[in-house]
Amino acid sequence: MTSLTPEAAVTLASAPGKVLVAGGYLVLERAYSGLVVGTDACLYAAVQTQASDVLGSCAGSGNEVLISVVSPQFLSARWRYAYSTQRRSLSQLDSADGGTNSFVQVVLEATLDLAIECAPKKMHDLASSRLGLKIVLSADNDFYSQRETLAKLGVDLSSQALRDLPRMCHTGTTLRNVHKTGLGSSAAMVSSLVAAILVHLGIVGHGDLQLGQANDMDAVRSRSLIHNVAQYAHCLAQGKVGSGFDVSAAVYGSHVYRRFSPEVLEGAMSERSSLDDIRQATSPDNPGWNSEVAPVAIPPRLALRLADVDAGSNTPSMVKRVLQWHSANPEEAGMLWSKLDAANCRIRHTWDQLNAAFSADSTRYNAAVDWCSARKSSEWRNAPEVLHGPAHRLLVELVDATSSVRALQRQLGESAGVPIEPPKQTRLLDACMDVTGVCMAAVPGAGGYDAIFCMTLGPDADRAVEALWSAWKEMSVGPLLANQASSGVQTLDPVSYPEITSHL
Ligand SMILES: Nc1ncnc2c1ncn2[C@@H]1O[C@H](COP(=O)(O)OP(=O)(O)O)[C@@H](O)[C@H]1O
Ligand SMILES: C[C@@](O)(CCOP(=O)(O)OP(=O)(O)O)CC(=O)O
Repeated sequence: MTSLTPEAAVTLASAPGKVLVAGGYLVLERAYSGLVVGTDACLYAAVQTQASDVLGSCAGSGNEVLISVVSPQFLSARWRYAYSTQRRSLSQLDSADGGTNSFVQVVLEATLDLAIECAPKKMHDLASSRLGLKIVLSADNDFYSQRETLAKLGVDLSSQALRDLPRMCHTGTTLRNVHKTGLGSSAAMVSSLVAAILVHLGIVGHGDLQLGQANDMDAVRSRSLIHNVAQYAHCLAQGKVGSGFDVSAAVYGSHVYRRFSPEVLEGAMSERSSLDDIRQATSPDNPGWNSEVAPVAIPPRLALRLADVDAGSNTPSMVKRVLQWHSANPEEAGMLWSKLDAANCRIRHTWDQLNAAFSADSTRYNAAVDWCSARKSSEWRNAPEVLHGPAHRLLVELVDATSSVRALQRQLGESAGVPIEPPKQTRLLDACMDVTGVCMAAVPGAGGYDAIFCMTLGPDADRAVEALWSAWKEMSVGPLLANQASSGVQTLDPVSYPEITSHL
């Protein structure tokens, strides 16, 4: 047996959460795009090669690779698998609660099938040396509501209280019962796990996922392989091909997303699909992957602020009802889709133009932001003439565009009988827009009672928005700590993450 030192190399990868700022429902169709912002709240996957007898009682036969996965923030979250290098198949050995984790399982199947094709020697060497993989999954606290944790500590929900919590703290519950905040835990988990395994097994170069490698040809190919495998695994675990914007955000970070044609995965997702079908479908050379990722950046001095609302909505059933209404009323829906798309594009173009205005004249840009940040958006039109210029005009335009998107989302909700921006959320969002220095407030993604986002013009506005949320009586509105972040999946130095590696 090959002996391993405790320092045996650890591969750590992270993938961000997402906020679909504009484009909910429309992004399901390739004709329309969605504006998706990645967060600095991430899901992490750490992988280490360990001796099979350390991974569990069953020492593994000479043609099996054992894999033990834990998610230490949850009760009973441990699953063990064996990958047979002979049969090229994965089976679950046991789990802490007798259940399964379909997202983890399909990622292991997809990545190890790829490994046995691309790195057969590595896989056979692991099996014959009785070595396996230990995997730890972990999430930043923002992915899960911390209400109950803070209540148990007798502390009010505030951003300071959230900052005082340990990083990646225990949720005190099971994966099934945890309250999610809507950042897209499964997409980020799947993407970080695909990346960590492919890097660990040498199929993707470690350096390809480090910051600053985005334009290197190998790095582009590696990211596209991770994207394709993650989309495939996520769709298989969900049992459907969705728009894929959440996986795309987890892999590429913030961007304007246009979906892939679902046919690219058809051959790989049927019961009869062979390993070869899956390998071809997920290959970076498969021209069927026609999703588009166009760069977008939140303009300087604008910050995304997120809150989760303790009410909750069932996104899949909302999507189903909206799509039913769409097919029953094609003409009306088509018109509404065009109007919504135009309003969504206005937001994206205003961001682009604000970035350009900053590059062209940062002094005037800063003067406009300074002035607006000290006033409510309803007063921005009355700015003194010296401030008139592109940045000031664009900030006013952003407020108008947001208002148009919201009006159309309400219209869609009323027409389809789905609470996309229900009256309770309208009252909250109107109050947010009435806070000094707030330039956007809306429901992200599919909408409903789950969450809201705001865009603010500085720390005073951040504090004022949070004060509004904590005083809000109609619903419980809790801040999240996440900021916007542009990077997608990346490899990290495990030394900086002892709260993850201590579970290896
Ligand atoms: N930290 C984690 N550890 C292990 N599995 C996770 C983790 N986060 C998400 N998952 C997987 O993703 C599933 C949740 O997916 P889903 O209900 O679609 O939520 P979301 O909308 O956040 O993606 C979990 O049941 C589990 O299989
Ligand atoms: C309706 C949608 O276009 C967007 C839903 O976005 P959310 O961000 O609301 O998604 P969940 O994380 O599943 O709650 C459906 C889709 O594009 O998949």
